[in-house]
Amino acid sequence: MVNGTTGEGLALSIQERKQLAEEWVRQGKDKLDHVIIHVGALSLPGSQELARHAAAIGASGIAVIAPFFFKPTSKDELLAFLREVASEAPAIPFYYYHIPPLTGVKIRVEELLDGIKEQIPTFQGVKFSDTDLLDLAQCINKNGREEFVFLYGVDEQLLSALAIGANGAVGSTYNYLGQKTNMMLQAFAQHDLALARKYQFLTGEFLNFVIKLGFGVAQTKAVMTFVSGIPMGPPRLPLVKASEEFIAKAKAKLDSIVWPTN
Ligand SMILES: CC(=O)N[C@@H]([C@@H](O)[C@H](O)[C@H](O)CO)[C@@H](O)CC(=O)C(=O)O
Repeated sequence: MVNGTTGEGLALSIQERKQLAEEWVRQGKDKLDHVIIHVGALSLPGSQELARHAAAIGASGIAVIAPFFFKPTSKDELLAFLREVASEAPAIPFYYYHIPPLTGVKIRVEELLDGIKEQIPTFQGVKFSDTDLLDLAQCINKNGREEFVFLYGVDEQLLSALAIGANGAVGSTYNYLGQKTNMMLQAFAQHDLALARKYQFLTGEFLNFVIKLGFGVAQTKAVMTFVSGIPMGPPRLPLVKASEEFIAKAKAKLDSIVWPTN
């Protein structure tokens, strides 16, 4: 998922977003199963332009957040916006990116799903970045024929979402705890709930620690940098880069975690 929250998509110019999308599609060829481009923007024409571009460069799907300055106030208003974006990329799957902590748009997804396929024939699922597991459960319950996928985005609660029936995950910590999360997914698939919980609790322990220090996209980038060795660069204003103190404490905490050996 390119140009989402961790990638600071909303802080980039349209041209920068296009450049990044092109590069990911190029680099991901024959390596990645999916390259989904987030094309949400505050203006409908901006979002439509990015949707057309994503389709033209061969992205495997597009995702869109709710616009968050002039906000939709009802399911119908939100759906109308999403429909106008999706129709610009009619041959590739469309995902709604639900992230109310950042957009402030709290329209429940289970409501949005009613009749969505008629309005957006390419609708494929939801990237669900909210802690409201009742809403997620209702979505999954409604999706009896398993037409749609629900990709969960609150990493510290992924195991709970899996238990409810989420199909996968998109989140920031997978950039540096991806292997550990895969171990959790494997344990869950093998019905080893005790082991799956251990992984979830340890991810939670790290996040609980850094959240108390102040944790957002800037800090995520700093963690990604010290774990991978790949310099992620500073965030763009108004975000400011993580302090050296944060980096030292986060690194010490991550290094201190003893992961299960199975
Ligand atoms: C609000 C926020 O940033 N949420 C993150 C989570 O991965 C979050 O960082 C994590 O659960 C820690 O709270 C993701 O949902 C964002 C994400 O997947 C993205 O980069 O698009």
